[in-house]
Amino acid sequence: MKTVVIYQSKTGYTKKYAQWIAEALQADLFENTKIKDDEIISYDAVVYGGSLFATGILGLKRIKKLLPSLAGKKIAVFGVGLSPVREDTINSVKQHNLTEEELKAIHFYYFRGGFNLKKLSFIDQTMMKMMKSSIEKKKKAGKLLTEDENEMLEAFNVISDFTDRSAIEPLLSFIQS
Ligand SMILES: Cc1cc2nc3c(=O)[nH]c(=O)nc-3n(C[C@H](O)[C@H](O)[C@H](O)COP(=O)(O)O)c2cc1C
Repeated sequence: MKTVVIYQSKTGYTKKYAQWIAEALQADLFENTKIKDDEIISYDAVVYGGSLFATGILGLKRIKKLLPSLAGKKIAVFGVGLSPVREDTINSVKQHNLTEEELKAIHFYYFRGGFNLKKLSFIDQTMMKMMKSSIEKKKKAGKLLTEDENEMLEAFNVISDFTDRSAIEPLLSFIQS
């Protein structure tokens, strides 16, 4: 089966998963901007991976637009975020990014990436710093922080890497089935 793996990544975590998947499936690998729509449509199976920014999966819109042209093909989408792998996290990412109708055509997976502030663009670094200071203000005001807010404060100054090659197995099984 002719398979393509396409990814969009800001700091390398999603790229790493995409490389592992492409290697395991002996698939072609492209960064999202480096492949044209008609090339994508020519494959039998399409795997798309994008990192999570404010719960949205980077670049996913493009694959969603191509769904009518990909009818009948195997399509897997994976999102990569800093949040730990938990059923409620996966469900909320899924619901935020894909409709029930789209989920009939797309198999969705979530993999844990990591965080590296220094590798982010200036704009993203600024956004993160603003988010951090607003959480700190809330903390100083004596308000209770959510689990996500506490995790964010802890993650901020540390380069973390939770990537796990074994996490891709269910996606591989789906494409190979
Ligand atoms: C501005 C910003 C927003 C983010 N939003 C989320 C999010 O909503 N959920 C999540 O799990 N991770 C979030 N993250 C963390 C990234 O998804 C995580 O660092 C991911 O591993 C990046 O992958 P990449 O290197 O492939 O871009 C966010 C990071 C930044 C900088």
